Amino acid sequence: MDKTVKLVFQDGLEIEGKSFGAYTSAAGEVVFNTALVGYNESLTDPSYKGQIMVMTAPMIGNYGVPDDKAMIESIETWMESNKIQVTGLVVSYYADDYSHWNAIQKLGAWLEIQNIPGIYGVDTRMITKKLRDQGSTLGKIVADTDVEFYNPDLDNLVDQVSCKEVIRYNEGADVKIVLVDCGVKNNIIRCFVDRGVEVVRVPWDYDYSTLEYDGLFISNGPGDPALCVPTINNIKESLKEDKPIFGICLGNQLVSLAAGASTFKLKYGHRSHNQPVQLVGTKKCFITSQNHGFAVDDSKLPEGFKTFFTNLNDGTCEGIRHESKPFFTVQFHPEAMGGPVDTEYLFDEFIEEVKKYKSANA
Ligand SMILES: NC(=O)CC[C@H](N)C(=O)O
Repeated sequence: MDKTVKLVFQDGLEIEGKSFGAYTSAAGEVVFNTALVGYNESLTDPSYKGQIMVMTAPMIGNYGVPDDKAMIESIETWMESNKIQVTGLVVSYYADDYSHWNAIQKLGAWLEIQNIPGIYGVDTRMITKKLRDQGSTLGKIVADTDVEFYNPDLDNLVDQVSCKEVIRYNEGADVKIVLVDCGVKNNIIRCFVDRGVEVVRVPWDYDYSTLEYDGLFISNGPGDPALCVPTINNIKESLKEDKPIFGICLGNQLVSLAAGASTFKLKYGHRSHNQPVQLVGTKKCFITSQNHGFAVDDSKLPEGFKTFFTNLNDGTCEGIRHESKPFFTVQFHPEAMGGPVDTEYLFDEFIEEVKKYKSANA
C-alpha cells in the first residue's frame, strides 16, 4: 500500500494523497500543465527547474517511460535533457501498469531513481482552479520530514541547467549557429541538426563574440529572465550587428530585455499544448506548445521592434521581431516535443536568413 504524503500550499491549504516516485519531501513553485500527453518531455524540460508540476490530464504514467539513457549524436533520444528537472509531480490517477512500444520502465520507478516525489489521488481540478484564481503559488510535497517553502524565481536557475563548456553538433557544416544554452530542450538542437547546420552550444554566460558563426540562437530556460544579466549584456552587443538572431521562450524574454523592453510575471503562466497565437498583421492562427510564467510587456517595445505574435487567449506578447534586421523571437515552443509542430517552419525561416546573411557577407 502506498504511503501517505501531503501537498502543502504557502497559504496553509493541505491536501493528502498517496506517494509515488521517491518518498521524500520537496518544495517549489506549483504550476499546472493541461497537456494530455508528453509527461516525459515536460518532466525533463529544464524550464521546469524548481517547479512542482500539476498535470490535469486524468491518467499519468499509462504509457510508461522510454530508455532515458538512449543517445543519438550525444543527445538523449527520448528526453529533453539528461535528467528529470521538476521538483515534484502532482497527478490525479497514477497508472503504475504501462503499455507502449518503447517504454522500459514505470513512471514511479523513474522518479524514484532520481529522488523526485510524486503525489496521486488528489483533486487536480480543484488545485488548478485554485492556481487560476489565486495565481501560481509556492508549495511543497511533504513525506515524513517537513521542508521550507522555496521560491525558484529568486535563484539563478539558468546557471544550474546550462552546459559548462562549448559543445559542437554536426561539426564542419557550412552554416554555424551559436546556441546560448539557458536550459535548452534537446529537440531544439535536433531541429537545427536535422536541417544540416552546425550547432555551437555555449554556456549561458559565455562570450560568444570570440567565435566564428553565422547566426545566434537564445534558448528556453527556467526562472526569472531578469537574473540572466551576462546573457542580456552579450545580446545587447549582438543587437548592434546584423547577424540573424532567433530565440525561444526565455530567449524571447532575454532578447526583449536586451533590446530595452521589460518582462513581467503572469498570474499562472501558460503551460499546455493548445495555446492559440496570431501572426500579427494576418488572420493566421497557430496552436502552440507553451511552458512559461513570465511574459514580455509589448505595450512599449523599443524603437525598431514590433510584436510578432499575440496570444489569442489573453492578448499577451508571443514574440517580437525587428522591422528591418533579421531578429525574431517567440514565446512559444516551435520545437514542440510535446505538442503541435505547426510553427516548426520558424527554424527554416531563421536558417534562410542566416544563409542570406552568410552569402551577402562572404
Ligand atoms: N520555457 C521557458 O523558457 C520559460 C521561460 C521563463 N523561465 C518563464 O517561465 O517565463
